[in-house]
Amino acid sequence: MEIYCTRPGCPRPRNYFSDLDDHSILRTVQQKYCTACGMPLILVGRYLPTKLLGRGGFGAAFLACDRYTPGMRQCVVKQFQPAGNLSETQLKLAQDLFEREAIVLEEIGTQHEQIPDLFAYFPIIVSSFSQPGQQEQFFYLVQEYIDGQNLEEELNHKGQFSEQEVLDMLQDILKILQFVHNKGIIHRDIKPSNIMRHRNGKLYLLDFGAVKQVANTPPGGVGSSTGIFSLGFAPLEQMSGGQVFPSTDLYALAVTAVMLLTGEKDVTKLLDVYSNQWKWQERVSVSPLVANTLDRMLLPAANQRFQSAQEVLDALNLNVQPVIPTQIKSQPQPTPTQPAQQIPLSTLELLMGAGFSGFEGGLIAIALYSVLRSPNITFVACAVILAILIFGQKQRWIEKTEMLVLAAATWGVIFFFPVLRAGLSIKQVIILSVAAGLVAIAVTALFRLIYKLLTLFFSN
Ligand SMILES: Nc1ncnc2c1ncn2[C@@H]1O[C@H](COP(=O)(O)OP(=O)(O)OP(=O)(O)O)[C@@H](O)[C@H]1O
Repeated sequence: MEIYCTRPGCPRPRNYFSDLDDHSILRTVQQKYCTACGMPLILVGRYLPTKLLGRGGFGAAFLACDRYTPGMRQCVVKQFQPAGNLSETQLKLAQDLFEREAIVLEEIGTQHEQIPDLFAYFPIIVSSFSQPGQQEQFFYLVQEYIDGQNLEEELNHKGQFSEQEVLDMLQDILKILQFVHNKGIIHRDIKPSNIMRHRNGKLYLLDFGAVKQVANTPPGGVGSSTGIFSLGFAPLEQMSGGQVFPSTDLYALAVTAVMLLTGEKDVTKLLDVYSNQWKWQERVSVSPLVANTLDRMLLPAANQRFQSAQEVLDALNLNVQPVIPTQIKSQPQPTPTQPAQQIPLSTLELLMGAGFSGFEGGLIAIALYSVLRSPNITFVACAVILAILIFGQKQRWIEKTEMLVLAAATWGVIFFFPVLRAGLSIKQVIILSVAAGLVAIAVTALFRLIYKLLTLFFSN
């Protein structure tokens, strides 16, 4: 098993321990230490980081497993890693914001099923690597892992979203915001990379590290900005360090929507700084209702925008039952009224799938022909099996591991039963099946290219 060292600047963070592949040892081992820097790897004796997910504003996020759960539950371990050049005050503010994410997730994560749960928040003190004899303190936050793709990644993979896809996204996120704002919390960092689509299709709102909790104020109250924002997504009142409102989040959500609709990765290009007006409608055309609603969410003056998420839902006719704040979180499941949206296959996954289907199809065709001896029946049977395999890939029932297992199993059967080789030698079977795989890759690549060119042509 590979464990990732969380010490910032560790020269060799990837550690491999073959004994930990055995789950009984994994559950009972006392501790493991990084072979390069001596950092304890099993955090508070429980969480084992396995992979670096990314580095954000204040730290790094790791995929980890919790060895004290029966199924070794996956979770996300975030470590506070402020930049080295911060002043005392800035460092204190950064640490407060990191802690705030833990406080907010503890408060609302269990109450809303589209906000990750907080599992743990703890500091650890270890010997310093760079200054022998000294000690260092690190802060960690462990939260629910949302297995999927964020909307920025999805945009990169599949290109711009349709109007209906954006409306579905708005309906989900507005409902979450309505709940969050009713708790007196302003998220302040709504953007595509902070909205995650679980593999089951459900959207989650992430990264509550920049939230402003408005203590002792009524729902929909205001808070002051602390200068944490993402350029392009933050309205004027937030950038100037003034008060933030629910409509501050609605502005950022509208920028998110126009980014997805237009496919423009740098949203600042859609804002005409001279007139302070968004020019997104020159890039894409949508229904007047959606266009007018987004434009009102994007108004520069906070008091001219919609004042609550519910107002936007009403304007878009996306009326929903009010969210019951004490709603107990259930396991993520697709809602019955709204079919789960699968994460589309990336080009690489598509080509890999095509290679597998071609290779597997070649082997199956040879085996079936050996038994059926009829080209027509073989063709039909092979087409049915291939259709099932392709459907399985589209549904993500068949992924990398399943492809390898299936291909190896089919190959094994043909290898051990010469009667299934239709009189061909092993070498000929290999050449034919690999050739079928390559042809499938080439044809798929060609169609993908034509599809991309057509989408580009019609979107302009
Ligand atoms: N609960 C989660 N489940 C799955 N992936 C997550 C989760 N939280 C964060 N990530 C992923 O981990 C990576 C780093 O996240 P992090 O919140 O630390 O920074 P960021 O959102 O990329 O940047 P910033 O803090 O500047 O907005 C991102 O790719 C994010 O999508």
